[in-house]
Amino acid sequence: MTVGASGLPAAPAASPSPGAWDAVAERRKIYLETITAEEAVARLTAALEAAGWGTAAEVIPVAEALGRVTAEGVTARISSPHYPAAAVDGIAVRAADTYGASETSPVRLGPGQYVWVDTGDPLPPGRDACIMVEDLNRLPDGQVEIYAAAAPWQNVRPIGEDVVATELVVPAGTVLRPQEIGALLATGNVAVPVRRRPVVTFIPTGDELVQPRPDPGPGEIIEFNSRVVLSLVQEWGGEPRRHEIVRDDYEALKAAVAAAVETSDIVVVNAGSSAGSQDYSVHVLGELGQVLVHGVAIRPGKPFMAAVVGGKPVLGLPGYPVSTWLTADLFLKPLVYRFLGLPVPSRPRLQAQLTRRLTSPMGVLEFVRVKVGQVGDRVVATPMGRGAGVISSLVRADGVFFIPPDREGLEEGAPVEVELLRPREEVLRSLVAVGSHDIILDLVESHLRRRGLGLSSAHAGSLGGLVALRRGEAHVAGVHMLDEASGEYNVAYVRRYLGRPARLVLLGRRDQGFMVQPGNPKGIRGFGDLARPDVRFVNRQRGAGTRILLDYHLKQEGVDPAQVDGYRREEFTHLAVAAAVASGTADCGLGIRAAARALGLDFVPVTQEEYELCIPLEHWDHPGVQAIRELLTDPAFRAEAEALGGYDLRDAGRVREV
Ligand SMILES: Nc1nc2c(c(=O)[nH]1)N[C@H]1C(S)=C(S)[C@@H](COP(=O)(O)OP(=O)(O)OC[C@H]3O[C@@H](n4cnc5c(N)ncnc54)[C@H](O)[C@@H]3O)O[C@H]1N2
Ligand code: MOO
Repeated sequence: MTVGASGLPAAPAASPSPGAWDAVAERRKIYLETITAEEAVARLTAALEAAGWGTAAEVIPVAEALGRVTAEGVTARISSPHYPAAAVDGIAVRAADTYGASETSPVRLGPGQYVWVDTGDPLPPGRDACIMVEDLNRLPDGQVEIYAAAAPWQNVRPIGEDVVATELVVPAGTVLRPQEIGALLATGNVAVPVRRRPVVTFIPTGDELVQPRPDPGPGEIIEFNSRVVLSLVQEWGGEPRRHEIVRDDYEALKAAVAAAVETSDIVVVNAGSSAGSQDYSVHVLGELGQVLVHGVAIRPGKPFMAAVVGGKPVLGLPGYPVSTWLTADLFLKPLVYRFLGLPVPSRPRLQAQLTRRLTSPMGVLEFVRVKVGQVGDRVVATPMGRGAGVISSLVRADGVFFIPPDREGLEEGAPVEVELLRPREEVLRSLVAVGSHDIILDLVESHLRRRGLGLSSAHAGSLGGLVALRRGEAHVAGVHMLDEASGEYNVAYVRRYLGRPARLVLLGRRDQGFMVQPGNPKGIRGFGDLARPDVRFVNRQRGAGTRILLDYHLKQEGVDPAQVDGYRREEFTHLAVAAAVASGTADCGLGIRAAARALGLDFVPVTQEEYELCIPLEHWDHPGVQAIRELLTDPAFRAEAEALGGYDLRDAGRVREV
């Protein structure tokens, strides 16, 4: 074992010797003490308070101050207006000269008695009222005739009508909006003291990371966490800076952190936080400063760390993208707001009922992403997958909530308070679709969005969709289930599983078949081929229409599912099956032509099936349902859908009563 400059064991090379792994194990002892999230924030806050961190101010032009936070109360330097001003276009007069004027006995004023004024002009000396031009009659001899007496100070803006000099215009700690900018400028303030924006430097680390590009090679990971976190920093009001990618090298990371601390108020190191042989972050932070937190009882995000280096906070965010996003939200956001002297704003919330039971380990704050929608008079939250690597889950989620550490999970139907990631109105208005996945539904979603309507869709297979409808958890379900007895699609299943009147709207007919590698190297022609020992299959989940189709044909051809290698490997969407074949981990899967085409696979057609939306009658009038029906008869939409490949929309929009 060599000893590095730091006095710590030198970092092991890419393939560490057993001795080097011992060193890793030794160093890992300080890893993951797992305190609560609150305790982590409290430790950091206390240390930063002791270090006198934060509260810096600067003076900037008011014209550039939108969104900034006042560091002090700002008073009026001058009154607004700062002279008595005409409030109208017309004439300025002495009110006393107009007394007695009426419709029946107008008063005439000579040129010496009145002065023409425009709105905003100073009130001429000796005058105390203004009369609007449309309320007087100009006579050819230069006199004016008026029909109503003017009250003193009528149509005059007195000094300080708006603000009097020395009055408070904007209190300290105010986020400057357009109206505050106006009030500051109106009262003679051209510059304003504001809280300095905290400079947040993000350091991405990892040998596998590459700059964003469309064609990363195997083993190359596109570096995007920096852009996620720095965009958040910008939204919160901080000043984002991105450090270039730092390789997995102890000294390089140490130099990067040391330099960033000099020029920043907050430093974020990303990845390298857990127990891998190249995870140096904690040792670097320990050498440069004091590590306060390494390990928090949250999921995901457990390896979070926090340190104080040179009196400044340095956070280590775990590398998986959802962990990065979550730990930034939980721990970086409060720091940015604290620096700005503002409370952390809370997200809009919505009470909802959980549609599924969730388990969670005791003692851990568990982060759950959900789809939310209003079905009838119930607001329902359907949990999504909990993977830490899937940034797209945060794109699709409508909201999030936490399972508290003292709960081992939540029962189906439990009330949860969802923090929304989209506007509440949008969430409540959207059409909730649960069921079989089809690429046309993705197309429908884009079109609905352009019309200001949302589609919240979860993939649960055709049967899952009908069950969700029955339980009042969705408005519509995409279904394509072949009834063995009648040879007809969907009707028998809807009757059997829904148990109430509904309509079936045809989205389209689509080709189902085998998705195979280009050139069909395994020569797959029929269901019998799936039983061959050299063919690796990838299946759909139970309840999926495609799975029903497979089982139907296997039975017809007398193939035992146990003979099919990969029968138990389940994916949830056509595209996921196609991706498995495209990546070479399977030779073949059953699915729609459009998915094969999307990933450049060959396709062996098996059948054409009817993909329909099942809509219980009580949801028929939902604006989303009506918008979809219109879309389906729109020739432009039909053409767009057919261009996906394998779709026939001739009868799209057909309605069947069930
Ligand atoms: N033996 C153990 N292994 C792991 C544990 C553990 O407790 N014991 N914890 C797991 C958990 S939980 C997490 S979270 C991760 C955290 O790991 P690191 O913070 O060390 O991050 P990496 O392993 O370097 O990266 C994880 C993943 O994220 C990708 N990544 C990293 N940086 C970026 C970036 N800037 N942009 C996009 N993607 C990024 C990286 O390539 C990896 O795929 O450790 C588990 N392992
Ligand atoms: O804790 Mo890790 O952050 O689950 O993915």
